[in-house]
Amino acid sequence: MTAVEFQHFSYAYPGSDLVLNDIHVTIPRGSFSVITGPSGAGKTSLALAVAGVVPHYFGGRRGGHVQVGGINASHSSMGELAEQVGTVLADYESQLVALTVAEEVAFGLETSGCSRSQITERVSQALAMVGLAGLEEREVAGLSGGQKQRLAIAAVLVLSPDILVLDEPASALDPEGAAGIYELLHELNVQGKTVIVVEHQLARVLPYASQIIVLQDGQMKFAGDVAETLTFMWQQPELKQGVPTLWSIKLAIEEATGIRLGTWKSESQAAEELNRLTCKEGVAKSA
Ligand SMILES: Nc1ncnc2c1ncn2[C@@H]1O[C@H](COP(=O)(O)OP(=O)(O)OP(=O)(O)O)[C@@H](O)[C@H]1O
Repeated sequence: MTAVEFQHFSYAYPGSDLVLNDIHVTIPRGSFSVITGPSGAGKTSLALAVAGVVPHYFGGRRGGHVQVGGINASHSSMGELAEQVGTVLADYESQLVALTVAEEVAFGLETSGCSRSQITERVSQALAMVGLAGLEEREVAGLSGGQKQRLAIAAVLVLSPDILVLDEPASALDPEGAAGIYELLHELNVQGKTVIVVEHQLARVLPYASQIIVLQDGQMKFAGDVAETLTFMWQQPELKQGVPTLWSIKLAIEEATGIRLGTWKSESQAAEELNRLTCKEGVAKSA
C-alpha cells in the first residue's frame, strides 16, 4: 500500500530555477521514511510537497504529480490534504499560536463540529500520545524545547492524520531531547502512522528508518533501506560526508577485510559484533 507517490514531480518557486527535478519515488504506507541530502538539495521542498504547501501556498511552477493517500495533491486543497497529512515545520515554534497547552491542541478542532467534551477528550488523548498528559493548563511559553516540539506534534495528531511529515524535528534539541523525539516518532510509526522526516544527521534515525531517500541538487539520487542507501552514499564523494561515523567505520572495515558486518543501528550493536569478532580472532590465534 502506498502513502505517497511522486510521479516525475518537478517544482520551481516563483522566480527560481527548478529546485525539484523529475522526482519519482514511492513512500509505502506504514513506513518510516527519511529524506536526506546536502544543504539546499530540496529536502524541505519535497516534504512540503507532501502537505501541498508546495505549490499551493508558495505558488511557482510544477510538473508531474504527487499522490497522497490515493488523492492527487495537485488537485486538492491544503485543507483536504490536512485530513491525511500532519506537518510539523522545522521552525515548529512558529506553529504554536495559543496561550496554553490545551488551547494549542484544541485549536485545530475548533471548526471541526466536535462538542466541547469531545474536544477535551481528544486533546487529552493527543497529549497522552506525546507524553504531555497533565500539562493541559501550562503556558506554552514556559515549556522546554523538547516539550514544544511534542506539543507541535500533538497539535497535528489531534486531527488523526495517517501521515506525519516533520522537517528536522530534532535540530533545536540536545542529544537526549532528540533521542526522545525519535523514540516518540518510532512509537507513532509502530501504531500505524506513516512517518516522513527530513534529517541530515542520519545517525539519529538508524534504529528506526525503513527507507532513506537521498536528494542532491534537486534530483533524487537513491531510495532504499538503511544498508543499501548508506552503502550508495559512501561510494559517492559528494554524499560520503552524510554517512554516519559508525557506518563509515563499518564500510571501511568491510572494504579492507572483505568481512561482511551486520546492519549496525547503534554503537552498542557495533561494539557487540566487533567484540565477538576479536574474541574469535583471539581464540583462533591462541589455538
Ligand atoms: N521560498 C523560496 N523561494 C525561492 N527559493 C527557495 C524558497 N525556499 C527554498 N528555496 C530554494 O530552494 C532550494 C531547495 O531548498 P530546500 O530548503 O528545499 O533545501 P534543503 O535540502 O531542505 O536545504 P537545507 O538543508 O539547507 O534546509 C534552495 O536553493 C533554496 O534556496
